Amino acid sequence: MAQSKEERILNFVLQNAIKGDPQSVVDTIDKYCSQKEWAMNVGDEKGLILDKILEETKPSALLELGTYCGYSAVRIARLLKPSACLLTIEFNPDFAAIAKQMIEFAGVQDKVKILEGPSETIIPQLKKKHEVDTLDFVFLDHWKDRYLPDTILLLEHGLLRKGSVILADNVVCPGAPDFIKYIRNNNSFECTNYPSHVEYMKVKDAMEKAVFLG
Ligand SMILES: O=C(NCCCCCn1ccnc1)c1cc(-c2ccc(F)cc2)cc(O)c1O
Ligand SMILES: [Mg+2]
Repeated sequence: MAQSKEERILNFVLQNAIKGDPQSVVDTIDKYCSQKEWAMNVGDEKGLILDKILEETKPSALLELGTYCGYSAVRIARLLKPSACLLTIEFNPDFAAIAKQMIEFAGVQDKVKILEGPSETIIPQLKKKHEVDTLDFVFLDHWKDRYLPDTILLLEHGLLRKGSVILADNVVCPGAPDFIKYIRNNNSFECTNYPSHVEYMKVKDAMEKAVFLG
């Protein structure tokens, strides 16, 4: 069978990054995807915005929607305290298998748990099945038309608390207009926009931070 792009990215990391060094895994994926094959990782430019918001928030309980190859899971986990835990939801089983290997190679598997399946099924299970109380940080990076319904699901299931941070990738390109309209008009959220570019491109993009006020 011909290799997928995601398998080529993983193999490039396995052959060129340093095992157990998450920064080298992040840098190696960025090198491959900027020089050889574009891929939808959050990337180095938006990644620095993500890093800064994580360092300000210091979260212990995190949720990511959209694992893909595990780039942002490794990027996030490399900054977490030892007791912190990132749950990351991936719909595509092939991507989930790649991400599992990427996360293990980076050595952050003790802080990351991949949950395979549709977010609308998994989010309602987080409290009872995955022992979540409330989430300190949520990274939205999955289907852009799921940002709004899944944010509403998080609220409905009592998964957000005063100060919970939601960070959404791609609010300009591909865009998440219904999410942006909702979150900026909801007085229970304090929103901040972070202009940037699509990963590895000159095309304009942005991230949106929404802090839940309770
Ligand atoms: O579609 C994206 N992500 C979702 C992938 C599927 C998620 C599956 N899933 C996981 C859990 N539940 C569902 C995405 C796209 C682009 C992009 C930008 C420009 C362009 F010309 C083409 C594409 C850039 C990103 O940064 C992205 O994140
Ligand atoms: Mg994205």
